[in-house]
Formats: sequence, structure tokens, C-alpha cells
Amino acid sequence: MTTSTPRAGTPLARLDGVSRRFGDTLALDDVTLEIAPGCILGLLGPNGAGKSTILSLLDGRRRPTSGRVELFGRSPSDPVARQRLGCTPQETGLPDTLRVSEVIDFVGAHFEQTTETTSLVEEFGLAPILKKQTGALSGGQRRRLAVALAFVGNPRLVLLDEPTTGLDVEARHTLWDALRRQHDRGATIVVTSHYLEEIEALAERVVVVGAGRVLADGTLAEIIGRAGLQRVSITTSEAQRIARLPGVVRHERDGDDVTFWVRDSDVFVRELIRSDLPFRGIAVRGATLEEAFVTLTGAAEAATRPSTGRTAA
Ligand SMILES: Nc1ncnc2c1ncn2[C@@H]1O[C@H](COP(=O)(O)OP(=O)(O)OP(=O)(O)O)[C@@H](O)[C@H]1O
Repeated sequence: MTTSTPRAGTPLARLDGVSRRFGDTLALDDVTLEIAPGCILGLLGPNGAGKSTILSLLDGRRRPTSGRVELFGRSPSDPVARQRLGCTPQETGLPDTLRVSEVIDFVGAHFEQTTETTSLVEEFGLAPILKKQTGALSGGQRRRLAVALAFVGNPRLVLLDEPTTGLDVEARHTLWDALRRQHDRGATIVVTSHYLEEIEALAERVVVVGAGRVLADGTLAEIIGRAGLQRVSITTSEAQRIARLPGVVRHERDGDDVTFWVRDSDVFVRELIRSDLPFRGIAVRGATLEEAFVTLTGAAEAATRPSTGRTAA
């Protein structure tokens, strides 16, 4: 038996206390992460956070400096483990003179089981370009093909590094639909993205990475709640003084229209009234994923600053 099928409920892949160095750069610092079957997991983090490094450890392109990485219960460098893995790295090379249909067949030939390619071609919008040589494809068409290729081998787990970078809005939405259909058919998908709305649209679980560490891991709602912030918008000429009230994390002004990010809107509103400072038109809302992201990664960046100072000293 050469295929690698984990028991139901066991993780498809895991990183356990994983660190990875590139020379002096600590790209990952004691990362522990489990990828359970069935979800679309969004990996979110600023440039250089370590997202691509995580994917490269899971797909066996790199090994950890310390800690343990497992793919279907085996080492990712074991070809048996990779039989049910599909991936699209950030940059992919395609043989220029092969036609799209030939590339799909070529990739399929590397797998024991393949997906039914007619529906794959339809879903990823490849039908009109099947006969084209890949050298003649536009950037967006190449990207769609590169992502579709990750699904050719009927994978249980798919790792996509910024799959929609360079795609226009319509192509991005087509790709999201294709990914959702593949997920409905049973693929577990890990996707990195700089587009927060992409993670919001696709992911059921979000892992926020910053400075090589996992900063938060939970459902979309949990991550947004984790930032623990609410937005209170008012009109006031006293933004600076109000910003000094307890529990205000930050504020943004557009003339006299000011939004305050606060830890507890009830406490803030009580303090605001007690302060007797002038305001009108109050509106209270929860945070968005983008705001949670800025708060979480901003806090991580602040936490790493003293160590930069130590290095310089
Ligand atoms: N081959 C390498 N050699 C040296 N440093 C590297 C190498 N690959 C990654 N790094 C460093 O490791 C850190 C994490 O990089 P990584 O590519 O994983 O981040 P990322 O979150 O995917 O960033 P981006 O969103 O910009 O793609 C960065 O500081 C990066 O410069």
C-alpha cells in the first residue's frame, strides 16, 4: 500500500516546535501548527512574516533547522507523503512550448490518481486556452493554470502561495469559486494572501503569522474578536483629548469625523460622557479582519523592537 491516508480526525500535516534559519535570519521561531482535514486555512501575515517558509517546509522543499514537520504522518521529503499533496508556489515555471492541455497531462502523469480534468478545466476557466502554448499566455492565464495544476493529482491537501496575485477582480472571483468547489469535493486548502478580503471570502480558519511566530489561530470571528477592539465613530473637534481617554488604542481623523479603536465601547462611551468633551453622531461597530490584522501584527512588531536594540548594542 503506497498511498498515504491518515485516520479520520488526525491532522493532514503538522509543524511541531519548528524553527528555520536562513543564515542570521530566524524566519520561523518555534511554530506549532496542525492542519486538520476539511477546512480552508488562510495564512495571513506581512511581508517576510514566514508564510512561504511554512509552505516550503510542508511540501518538502526545505527542512526545519529544529522541530518536526509531518505530512500525512510522514516526512514531507518522502515521495509517498507528497502523492496526495498539491501546491502552487509564489512563482512557477511552465515549459513555454507545451500547450496547456499537454501541461495538464504531463503533471497528471506524476500521480497515481488524477482528478477528472474536464471539470477542472471548466472550473478554472481554462477551456478557451487549452490549445495555447504556455509561452503565449497572459500573466493572469498562467497564474490560473498554475493554481489548477495543484489540483490535477486529486490532492487531499493543497498549499497555495498567493494564488490570486496579479489577477483582475473577475479572474480572482472565478478562482475563488473554483477553490470553493474543490474544497466541497474534499480538498483541504492552505492559502496565503495579502488580500485580506480574500482570506475573509475563503477561509474558515485563519492563522496570523508575524516575525516568524504564530500570533493568532482561530475562526475568522475569533481572530477578529482576538484583537478585542471595537470602533466608535463620532464627530468632534476634540479628537486629541478624547484619544487620551482610557482604553483608546488608536484613532483616525477625517476633519472632525473621528474613529476611535477601543477595548470596550461601553467603558469608552461612559468615559466620553463623563469627560464633558463635545461630540455628536455616535456609531459603534466591531472590528474587521483588516483591523484585527493590523492590531495583531503591530503588537508583534513592537514586541520584537527591544531585541533589535539588544543586537545593536
Ligand atoms: N532563501 C532564503 N535565504 C535567506 N533568507 C530567506 C530565504 N527565504 C526566506 N528568507 C527570509 O525569511 C523570512 C521569511 O520569509 P518568507 O518568504 O517565508 O516570508 P513571507 O511571509 O512569505 O513573505 P511575503 O509575504 O513577502 O512572501 C524573511 O526575512 C526572508 O527574507
